[in-house]
Amino acid sequence: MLRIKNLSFSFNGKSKPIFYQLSMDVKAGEFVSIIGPSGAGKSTLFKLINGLLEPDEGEIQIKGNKSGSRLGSVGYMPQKDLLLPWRTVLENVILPCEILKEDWRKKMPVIQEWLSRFDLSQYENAYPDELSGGMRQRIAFLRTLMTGRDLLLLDEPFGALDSMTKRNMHRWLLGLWGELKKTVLFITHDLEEAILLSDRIFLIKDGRVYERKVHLARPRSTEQIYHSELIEMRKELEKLIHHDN
Ligand SMILES: Nc1ncnc2c1ncn2[C@@H]1O[C@H](COP(=O)(O)OP(=O)(O)OP(=O)(O)O)[C@@H](O)[C@H]1O
Repeated sequence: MLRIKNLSFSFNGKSKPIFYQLSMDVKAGEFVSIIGPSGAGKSTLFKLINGLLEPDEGEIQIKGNKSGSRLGSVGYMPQKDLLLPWRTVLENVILPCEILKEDWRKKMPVIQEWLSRFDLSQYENAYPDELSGGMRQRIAFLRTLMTGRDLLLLDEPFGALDSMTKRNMHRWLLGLWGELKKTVLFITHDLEEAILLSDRIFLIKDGRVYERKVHLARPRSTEQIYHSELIEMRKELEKLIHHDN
């Protein structure tokens, strides 16, 4: 789904490189979390993948496509939900269809079904300001899904939520994950969340990438946060992040 080969990038092409010859592969259907210290370059990596930034050197391929613009080829959910406050929930959700000039009315049965799976049916005509943080994140996520793209880049989607709402979102996302059949790259600072949701974890630190596979069984449940494998892995990742390697 995604291949990054020898990627080098610095802002303005002259400051200290954020990435130097970084390589990574993501398979179709994988859930991969990106972790790392603040300022390590996680959001910058997303902007390189989605085509908002271009690498100084190296290659980024989405579905084997080496050439041409990557803009619009992935579903991107930035750190802030960026819902349009003057549009209702439904009007926000159909925004990608409008941009892609698709007839969203024809898709309405599918959209209704997704609204229901995202527990948003009752709020179709509400405005974002009337909703809770968890609901707003689900709308932003559904809007990203409505792009119809196979690769979704989610930049800290649950970062601003309190721990209880976050746990509910994990439960909901784990339940939905089997049906989505999408490839997800997920930035987070929460190591427990990264391990619970992911197949693999990439730690970005000092321009390098360290990869760890998560061996928790699927389907997953939020109860697995108490499993010894998760606790051990969390300790290992904490060491990797905080100590010189
Ligand atoms: N537009 C820009 N121009 C110059 N430098 C930038 C720009 N955007 C980000 N940076 C710098 O690039 C580095 C990486 O930033 P980035 O936002 O990718 O980090 P991050 O790992 O996502 O951080 P956080 O976890 O705090 O969100 C930082 O040092 C940041 O100051």
